Amino acid sequence: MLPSIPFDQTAAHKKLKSHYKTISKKHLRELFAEDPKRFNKFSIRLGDILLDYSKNRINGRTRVYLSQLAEECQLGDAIEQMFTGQKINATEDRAVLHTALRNRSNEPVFVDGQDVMPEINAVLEKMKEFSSKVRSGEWKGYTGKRITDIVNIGIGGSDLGPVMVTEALKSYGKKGLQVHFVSNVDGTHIAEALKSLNPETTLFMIASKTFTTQETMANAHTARQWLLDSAEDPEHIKKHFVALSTNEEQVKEFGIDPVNMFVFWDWVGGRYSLWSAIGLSIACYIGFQNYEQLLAGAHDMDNHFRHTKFERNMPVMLGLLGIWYNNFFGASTEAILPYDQYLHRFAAYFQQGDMESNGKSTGRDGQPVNYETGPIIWGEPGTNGQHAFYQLIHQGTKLVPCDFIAPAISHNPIGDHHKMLLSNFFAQTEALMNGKTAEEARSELEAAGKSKEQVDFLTPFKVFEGNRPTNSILVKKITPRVLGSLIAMYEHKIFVQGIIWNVFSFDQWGVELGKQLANKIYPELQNDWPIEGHDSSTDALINQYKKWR
Ligand SMILES: O=P(O)(O)OC[C@H]1O[C@@H](O)[C@@H](O)[C@@H](O)[C@@H]1O
Repeated sequence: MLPSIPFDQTAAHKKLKSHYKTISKKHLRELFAEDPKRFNKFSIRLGDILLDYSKNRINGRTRVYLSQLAEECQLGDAIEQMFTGQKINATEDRAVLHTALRNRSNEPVFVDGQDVMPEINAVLEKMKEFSSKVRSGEWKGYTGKRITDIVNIGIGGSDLGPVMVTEALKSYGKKGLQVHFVSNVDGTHIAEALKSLNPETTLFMIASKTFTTQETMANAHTARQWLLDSAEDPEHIKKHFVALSTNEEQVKEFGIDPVNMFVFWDWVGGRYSLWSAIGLSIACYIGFQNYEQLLAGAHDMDNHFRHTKFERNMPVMLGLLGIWYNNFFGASTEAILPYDQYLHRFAAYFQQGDMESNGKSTGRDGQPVNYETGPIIWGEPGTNGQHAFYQLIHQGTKLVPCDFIAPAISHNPIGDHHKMLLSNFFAQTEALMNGKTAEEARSELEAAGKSKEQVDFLTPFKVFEGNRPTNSILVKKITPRVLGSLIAMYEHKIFVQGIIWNVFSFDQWGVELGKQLANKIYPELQNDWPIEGHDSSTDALINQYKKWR
């Protein structure tokens, strides 16, 4: 059981609060001028990943207090509890073991006295065999043709991970094999996906931990009907449907042969499940060896997280910096800005990862927390974001701490594109830090030949305060291994913050309410009679819908 320590009552919190008064008056320019070794002090290298967090509004003392905060909140013990299979997801009475799924050391990990590694390895073996059959063409559709298209049907954690990773690793994708993702219950999603597909060569992966999620089941039934419209004989379903789930009973009931079921376990959280059977579409698309590299990269980060002291620990430092801005500077959002088009779903992925994990307001003691918890996560790839929302980051009234991510080597080295991309990556964090003073703005305008009146008028608009904090995450190349490490780094950052904010990061009760309410209204939409009984707004909206449809 995790301890419950209200973070705002710790001694470190008190120290940080008064330390904030000094630091918040300092400009990053001053901090850099004061300490020429700043980069060395505030950067961490792990294999092909370099985290530079020197452009943050901190000094050595800040880091000491932040580390004390982590100590006081017993982060070290909590990390051990997670890795060793304790039931830290207390509200669901479950262990949290996505780390075991990628435990390449194969050392035993026990849940309720039983080592989970043999069953993890058995499923991985099954995924290896299956993915190689699909990729080689040995797995055939009902007319004897090889599979050309995989459609993963799932939502939330059973969708976002595979989408993000297959996009991120597109250059490793197999030619002649496409992956598609259908998540929304909006019929448009599946209709558009099926438009270009041939039932003879399409394989559906029904990805659902519970196998009861309304959206996924609706899409799965539509897909089954679509197949049967051509294949006719339900016997053919087994060549075109596999299930990725924890719920064998429901899988059978749907009509999928248990032989075609890839299992996982209740100790795998939905948003942490791409390392489990939910990753089957990834394994088929990039090949099992590359999928194993993804797991290995995550395992590298797991080891780093578990065994490195806080001040040299990437996820710990990222988590603590997030807390510094969230709880002391009052920043309510964080942007993730990858300078890599392949990572275009990375921020969306961690929107779920972070917000579903730490978007909580009840402490682990059951009491409401009286401080801010999880931030709003958002972001888009650079340089596109620069021409969209960076204006606010540079000159708006809100503080938006940003993570900039970029690879040194591009998978598509065309002309000078990558140098241009990276010059933007470097320039942005520099500009956000330094800003532009009124004097600098004035002399620029004068140099451009503006009149004195124009210079006086324009100068205030051309001033950038700077002092905007950023992390730079420079990696050698986005390989499966590096990507695995990056994902695990953010997962653990979320863990660190959840521990310190004293919330349970691995349940998601907030998602349940919407499901319950939709299930109540759904039967009311089955006829054209006007309804009453909700509030006047909901009644009127439903009745207008019934008139128009
Ligand atoms: O994988 P299944 O069970 O279909 O759940 C899919 C998703 O459902 C949502 O309500 C959330 O709780 C997510 O965490 C989860 O990933």
